[in-house]
Amino acid sequence: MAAIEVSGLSKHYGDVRANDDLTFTVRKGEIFGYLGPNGAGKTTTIRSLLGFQSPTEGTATVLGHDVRDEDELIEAKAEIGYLPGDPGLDEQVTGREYLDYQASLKGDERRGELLELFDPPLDRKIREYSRGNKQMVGIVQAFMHDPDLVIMDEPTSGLDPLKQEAFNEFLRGERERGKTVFFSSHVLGEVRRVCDRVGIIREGKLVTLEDIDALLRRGGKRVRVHTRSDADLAGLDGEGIVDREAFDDGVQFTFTGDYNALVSLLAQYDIVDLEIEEPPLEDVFMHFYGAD
Ligand SMILES: Nc1ncnc2c1ncn2[C@@H]1O[C@H](COP(=O)(O)OP(=O)(O)OP(=O)(O)O)[C@@H](O)[C@H]1O
Repeated sequence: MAAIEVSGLSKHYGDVRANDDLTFTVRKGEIFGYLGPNGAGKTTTIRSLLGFQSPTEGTATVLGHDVRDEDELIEAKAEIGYLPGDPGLDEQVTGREYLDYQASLKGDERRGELLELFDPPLDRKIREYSRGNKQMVGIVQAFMHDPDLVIMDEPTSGLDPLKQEAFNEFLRGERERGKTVFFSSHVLGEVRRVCDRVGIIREGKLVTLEDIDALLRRGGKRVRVHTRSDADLAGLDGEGIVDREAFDDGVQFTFTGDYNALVSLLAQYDIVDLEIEEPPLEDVFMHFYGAD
């Protein structure tokens, strides 16, 4: 059984097709990144998965339970953690009071362990919290009952880079423990560091769904060639070379072709330095989102 099974899921708000015939599966034990720019429809999918709204068409199951069936979903929720995009916490209570309340609803066997990693000032009122502190309380409540599946809407927003890395490390540990994580993001660098697979959504439709490695492979390599400054670089072009840009002592391009051909081509030049690296995921993303 898949952790999440989305079949033909659509959600329309009047003329806006926020989700349009989405079909995909999230496997048990994987970290799945749900990527898209602002307004692509990520939150809409997440709200449907949690049963906060009914799909216009199609459906989804979470841990085998149909999201359209309220009773089934209540049962499933004991095994699901959820972090909304806007944690919407009660501002009048302290962080500790909030977590105590959440614990009374669903348990908190991992609270202590989580608070060692994510450490908001528990005895202060939530209204005094920074965005990052609110996010940390949200993360603690999402995981503290040790659910099998955690669904999160832009979980790292507001976290500083050190906390983001701690969060990534924590997610990798959860995967080791066999847990499933589904989270949305528009920060491509972060899904690359932690996700097994990624689905890209644009204007309500799924543009692609693949292993993060395959996505990066398809995105090619970024090549930067430095030559003697008097070299004529006009011939340094050919099949598989895209986004070519010349600079003072060389040229930079994305290469998606055959590496033997690239080596033969480069061998014709007097090269003083050569850099070949993974392209930023943002560039890969542009291949899907670029000129339309
Ligand atoms: N309750 C609503 N009523 C009308 N339109 C809505 C409603 N909720 C979302 N939309 C519209 O649906 C589309 C998808 O919105 P959604 O919030 O799902 O995007 P998102 O990918 O989560 O964006 P972001 O990254 O900005 O949070 C947008 O055009 C949005 O304006």
